[in-house]
Amino acid sequence: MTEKIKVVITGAAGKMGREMTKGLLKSPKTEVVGAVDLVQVGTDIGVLNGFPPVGVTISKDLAGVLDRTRPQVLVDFTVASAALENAKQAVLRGVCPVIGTTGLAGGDLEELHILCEERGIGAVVAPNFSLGAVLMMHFARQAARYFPHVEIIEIHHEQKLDAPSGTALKTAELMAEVRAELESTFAKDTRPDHGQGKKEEKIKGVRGGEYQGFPIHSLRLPGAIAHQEVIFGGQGQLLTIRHDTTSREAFLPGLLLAIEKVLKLRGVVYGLDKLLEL
Ligand SMILES: NC(=O)C1=CN([C@@H]2O[C@H](COP(=O)(O)OP(=O)(O)OC[C@H]3O[C@@H](n4cnc5c(N)ncnc54)[C@H](OP(=O)(O)O)[C@@H]3O)[C@@H](O)[C@H]2O)C=CC1
Ligand SMILES: O=C(O)C1=N[C@H](C(=O)O)C[C@H](O)C1
Repeated sequence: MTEKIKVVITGAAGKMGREMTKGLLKSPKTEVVGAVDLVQVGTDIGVLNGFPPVGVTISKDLAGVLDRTRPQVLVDFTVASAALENAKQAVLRGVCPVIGTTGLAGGDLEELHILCEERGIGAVVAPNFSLGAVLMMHFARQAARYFPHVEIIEIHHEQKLDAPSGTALKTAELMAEVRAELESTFAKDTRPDHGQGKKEEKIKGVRGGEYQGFPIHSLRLPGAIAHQEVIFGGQGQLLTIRHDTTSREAFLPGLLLAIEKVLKLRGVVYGLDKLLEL
């Protein structure tokens, strides 16, 4: 029998941390050896997730937990301001980070990549671990080759701290990859006019924010979990590619895949799409 992969999870008491801990505790492939958060300190992660006690309690001290438990992987679902520092603590100890936290700066990924290469280990940074969302982004990238006019609408629960979502940013980045091709395929006057010329934005921001040339609209509503539409417009037609996360369980298979694959990587891989054969 193959050995279980030893995992420490940061943000273990949060919405994602709890759901993913539950999945990691049940999985035959992983052993949760440590859990870190700023809240629920001292609580057993089994009890926190409706299981009998598992003997792992939440600690505030990531460095101490890493030194004591010597995991192979650090899973991070915290906040953008903490994720890079957490990952650095891991890499310096030869532990591979798998980061689900969104809102990291581009420079953060660069810094982490260099550090990982220096240490000869891998890291995965994935703004969305659900297969459906990865496919939605992949299909949007394909459609962007044919439709120059496109806008992104993302809808999340009202507690989400960052806007736009990491998924929306990644979608825009993927579509921007094919943009160079669009330049030559479509005449300039068929491209969207985001409030230039005679068009006037009567309410500031009403046309959304723009990233890499693509408008993004962020909605935050109770009742939502994570949803995104990528809407393409062409002559006489609209194409909508939509993904709905109805439960955070959707993120577990992708997270497990990243935990397995990260052990064989060198440097940072950004996006679950890079670990799948799409
Ligand atoms: N990649 C993916 O597939 C997904 C990514 N996400 C991302 O995951 C992140 C977390 O989301 P969610 O679970 O909803 O957020 P929550 O606010 O529910 O959970 C985050 C937890 O991390 C804790 N925390 C903050 N700073 C630290 C730190 N330095 N060390 C340890 N714990 C810390 C928070 O404590 P406190 O409340 O005291 O700040 C909180 O308990 C977000 O960036 C979100 O966008 C979410 C879903 C899927
Ligand atoms: O905060 C969330 O909930 C989510 N965050 C990720 C993002 O920012 O894209 C992934 C998913 O959309 C849920």
